[in-house]
Amino acid sequence: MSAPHRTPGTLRSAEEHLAAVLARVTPLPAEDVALAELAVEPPGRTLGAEVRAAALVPPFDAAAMDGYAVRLADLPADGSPVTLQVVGDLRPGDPVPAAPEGCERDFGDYSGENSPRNRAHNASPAAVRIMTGAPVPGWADAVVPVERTSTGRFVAGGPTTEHDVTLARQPRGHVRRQGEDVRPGDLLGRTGDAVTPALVAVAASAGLTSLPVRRRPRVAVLSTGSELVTAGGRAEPGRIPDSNSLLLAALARAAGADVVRVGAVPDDPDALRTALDTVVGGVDLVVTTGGVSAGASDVVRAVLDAPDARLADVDVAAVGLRPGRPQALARWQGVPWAALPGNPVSAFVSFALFVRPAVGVLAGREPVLPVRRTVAEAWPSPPGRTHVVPVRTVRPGVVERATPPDPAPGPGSGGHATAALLGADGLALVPPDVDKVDAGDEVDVLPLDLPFGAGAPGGAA
Ligand SMILES: Nc1nc2c(c(=O)[nH]1)N[C@H]1C(S)=C(S)[C@@H](COP(=O)(O)OP(=O)(O)OC[C@H]3O[C@@H](n4cnc5c(N)ncnc54)[C@H](O)[C@@H]3O)O[C@H]1N2
Ligand code: MOO
Repeated sequence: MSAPHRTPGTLRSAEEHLAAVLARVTPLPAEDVALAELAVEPPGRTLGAEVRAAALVPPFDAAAMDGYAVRLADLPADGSPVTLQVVGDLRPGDPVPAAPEGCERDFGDYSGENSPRNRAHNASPAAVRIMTGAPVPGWADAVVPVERTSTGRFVAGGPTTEHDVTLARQPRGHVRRQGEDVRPGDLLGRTGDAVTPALVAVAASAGLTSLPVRRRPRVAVLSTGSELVTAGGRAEPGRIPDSNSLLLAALARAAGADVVRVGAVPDDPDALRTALDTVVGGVDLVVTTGGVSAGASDVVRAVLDAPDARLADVDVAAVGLRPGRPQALARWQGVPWAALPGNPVSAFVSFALFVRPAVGVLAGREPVLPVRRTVAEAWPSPPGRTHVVPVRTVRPGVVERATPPDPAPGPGSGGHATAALLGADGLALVPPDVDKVDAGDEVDVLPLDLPFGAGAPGGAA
């Protein structure tokens, strides 16, 4: 990388602006949500409190193999075969066999000619057919897999024909012991941990019906600009489809938020104020695009610059980013408001760098951190601001500048050139003092394909 030693002027660094954004948000409170609901809702929740098991897993001693439950004392220690009478049949879902009264060997509680109750008293060696997951009777201490016995195999759905079985002692007992996996009070998750499919399932096994999870962040997305028409609507000459509100809504959704998309508000300060009044009631964060730079019709600036009792904590910044320089922060009726630039790539970059982490804080998650990647082919980098370059992975650990699926007719690099985003899986962050990135250089890349960072073990409370 070559560095021309230029000073970036009075621009705020991206790190400082991120800190300013994050200073405005705190993790949302926890709520109890049913496991069945968590299993089918979009990912991204974190625990708002620690979670401990309520029950034993497995809840009872269970067969780990289809075979015969036996008492080891009945099998010769030298491994020679023995023939046992088959006195019962246990399937998954059968009740745990109760110990018959006055009998120290519990053969289970089933009926029939060879009822174990009847056989219990003559104490002759016996075996019970048992299927994987069925409760092991208290008298038995091992399961011999069917393929290691004279039976060879069971016929699914077939009758229980065998009256006796010849088998020998095996090196493993094939019994899943009650509580060997999880015991009541065992820690399953800490505050801040991600709600994963495994956590939902283990919690269910361990007797829980819900988890204390942080509320999903609710994000309102508004675009501004009198040139905008609803996507798919008729675009008169000079007007363009509102793509940013779709972009930001989809990005917020992918970041784990519930989204209220307002679409385009014209360049009229009162219309913007009214739109803000309408959305702030039910949301944790407002994100707008456009109207934040220095133009005569820049409506966000007009609203931010005028005194208003609903407005607080206004922070207008020129950030040392290309694209993504004009940014503003405020509160509208107390709700944090991130005002992003209108150029579509600028909006995309601003979301990835500033809004996604804010959604993460609201949700109680750790941020997605940049990773070091090697550059496959050189690209020029205008110095002075951190150059944010859409890149794609060409092989593990190596990236190249993302290009549109069809070759771009123009230079295609500014905040307005969106097609290169189509193939990007990361944003390279090239420092402001670099004017050329060479093949083999290492750059920081913010991953886009991970929608959010994992919950931190023991993370944000
Ligand atoms: N004199 C200056 N002019 C500009 C500056 C500056 O510092 N001084 N900054 C430039 C930079 S950098 C950017 S980025 C843009 C951002 O300006 P705004 O946030 O005010 O954005 P707009 O002017 O409203 O729009 C910019 C561009 O993006 C298109 N756009 C806007 N919203 C949407 C949307 N929802 N969907 C699709 N496209 C959208 C809009 O039509 C414009 O072409 O300002 C530079 N100017
Ligand atoms: O900062 Mo603008 O975001 O260069 O495109």
